[in-house]
Amino acid sequence: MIVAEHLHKTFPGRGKDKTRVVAVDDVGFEARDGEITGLLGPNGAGKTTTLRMLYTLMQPESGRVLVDGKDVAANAEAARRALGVLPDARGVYKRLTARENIRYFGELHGMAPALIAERTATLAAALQMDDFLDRQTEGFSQGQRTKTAIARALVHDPRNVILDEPTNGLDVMTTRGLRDFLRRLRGEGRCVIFSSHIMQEVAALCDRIVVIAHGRVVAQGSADALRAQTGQDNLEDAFVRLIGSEEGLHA
Ligand SMILES: Nc1ncnc2c1ncn2[C@@H]1O[C@H](COP(=O)(O)OP(=O)(O)OP(=O)(O)O)[C@@H](O)[C@H]1O
Repeated sequence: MIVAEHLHKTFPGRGKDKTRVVAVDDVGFEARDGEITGLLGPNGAGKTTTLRMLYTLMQPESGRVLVDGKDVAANAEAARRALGVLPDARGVYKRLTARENIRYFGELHGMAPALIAERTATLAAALQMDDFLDRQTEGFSQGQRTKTAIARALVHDPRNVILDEPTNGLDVMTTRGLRDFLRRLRGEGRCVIFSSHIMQEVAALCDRIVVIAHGRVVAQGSADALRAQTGQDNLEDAFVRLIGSEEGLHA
């Protein structure tokens, strides 16, 4: 389970305008075990910055993050062990095969070779990676790179899974496969959180939706709750109302 409380993060203004950029402004939500939580917002809303604070890459200026009940500021190592992260930059090692990328992360986690091999087989089957598992990743398609990065992130069997725009640039079939995979993680009781700027994506998959615009949470709840809250029958209209624009409606 991941809890974000009152997160706040700014960045220095660059160029002529020295005003600090407020990226995340008092963001709070709960992502529960056995649920998929979606962070939905238009470009620049603060999703990636929020996720980076959840997975300890960035420190909030104020607020805190709890992973499985523990404050990550005081327990960063334990939090990282409990998290599997697909960051916005996938960064797979080009000279290694997909299998070697996964193995390398398993070794960094101190896993025994037999366990790494077993987890690799499980993940490769679930993500349908078998036809490229032993190819060097240089030249991989976006989908192949994303799958490799996801498998690598989950090799240590974390209870909590954070994915930054996991379906970005993927074709329809790969996206469908990935959705099934995320549902499977949910079925295993894991806490799954992912970001997206595509409303349909989040609506199709998420038990709980956290809508972010201009660094703030403008609404959260199930798709039905968001419809009720905005008084709109149609989910698209609900999002337009919440976000204040039509961004996020189209893939
Ligand atoms: N390292 C940084 N330095 C300066 N500004 C930043 C930095 N990182 C993020 N920002 C700014 O913070 C705001 C939120 O950015 P963020 O990347 O979190 O948004 P996002 O919701 O993930 O957007 P997208 O959907 O486009 O990826 C934006 O205005 C962005 O320009």
